[in-house]
Amino acid sequence: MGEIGGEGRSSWEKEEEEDEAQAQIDIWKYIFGFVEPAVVKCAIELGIAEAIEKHPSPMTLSELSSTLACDPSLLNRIMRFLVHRKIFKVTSTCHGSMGYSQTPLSRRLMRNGQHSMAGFLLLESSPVMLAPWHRLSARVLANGNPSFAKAHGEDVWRYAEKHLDHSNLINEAMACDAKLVMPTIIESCGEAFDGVKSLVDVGGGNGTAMSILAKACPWIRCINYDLPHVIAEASMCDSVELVAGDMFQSVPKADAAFFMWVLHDWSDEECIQILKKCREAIPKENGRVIIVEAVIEEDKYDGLKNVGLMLDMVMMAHTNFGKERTLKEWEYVIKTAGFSSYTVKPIHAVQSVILVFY
Ligand SMILES: C[S@@+](CC[C@H](N)C(=O)[O-])C[C@H]1O[C@@H](n2cnc3c(N)ncnc32)[C@H](O)[C@@H]1O
Repeated sequence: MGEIGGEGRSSWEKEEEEDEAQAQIDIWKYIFGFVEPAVVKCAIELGIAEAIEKHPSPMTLSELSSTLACDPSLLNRIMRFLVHRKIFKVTSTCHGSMGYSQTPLSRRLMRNGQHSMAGFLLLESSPVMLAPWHRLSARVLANGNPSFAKAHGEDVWRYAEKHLDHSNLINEAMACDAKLVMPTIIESCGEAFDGVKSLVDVGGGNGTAMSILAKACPWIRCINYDLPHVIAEASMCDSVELVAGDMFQSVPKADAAFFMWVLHDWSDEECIQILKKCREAIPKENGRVIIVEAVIEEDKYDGLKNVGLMLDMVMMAHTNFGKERTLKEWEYVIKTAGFSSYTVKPIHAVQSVILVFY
């Protein structure tokens, strides 16, 4: 029994009361948690951030509603919500009236901005990607009946092969992240590319990561390797070779193999199979594999690391047996695939860089 408080209540009772009061607030976050991404999706589709970016001064409601051809009273409510969430801000215009202006967060909602994450949000909020979430509990109960396949009849990669619009949505989403992460890797983990004359990006999507690397390190021969339907849609870039194939069958030969957001899509056994194919593709002398993935650190879930835990749930919903891994789990797949050693470097991103040596 805790100490009796001033008003005759024990400290334990006070704590209980505070927890109750907090729970009364917190539960609404879960009931209406979907509202934030839904309204942000609406803002992306309307092109609100682009309109405000183009405008020479803070944009009034009437300027914004006439530019977007929107109902001003509905738009006003949308903007009130987004301003309250600090996604846009309200500042005074040169005429003394109030207008909307951009923030670093709203610039991420522009489809083509330097830090755009619009494509990622549009993918995750698409009906195709939302459907498996309704089957998550069934998946956990059935232990292994994948939610995506339950919702769509086949796994996400086979589905993408048959639905090119969805495949492009995936590629554009991944390209958003690649544009942000590649410069960070090149800047803060340059040693990964030391002595590398050729590098193959396995599951490289539309080739965004390799075009950034090729520009920064023109002496590296960059190969973008993915399934045929992805390579057929990949952007042509003189400095990047495009190769179509299946990483479970073979990996093109290069000094280094690069994986970003690929191995987390697969089970340990599948990762080991893929990594063994890589080991056949790289030289014994100085050959390496660069893995750019989240490393789940038990007890450290703040900031960007918290995203790793969310991604682990996303893997459960969207892949067959993919998952985010702890260091111990990474060590298991790396060592079982036959590699001798590895280092892990955290970078300012959700991912860390795991450098694996032959
Ligand atoms: C999550 S995306 C990552 C894309 C890219 N690495 C990035 O980070 O931007 C996974 C990629 O793996 C590719 N993939 C899936 N199965 C594959 C296979 N059997 N062989 C080669 N690539 C595959 C998908 O087409 C997709 O482009």
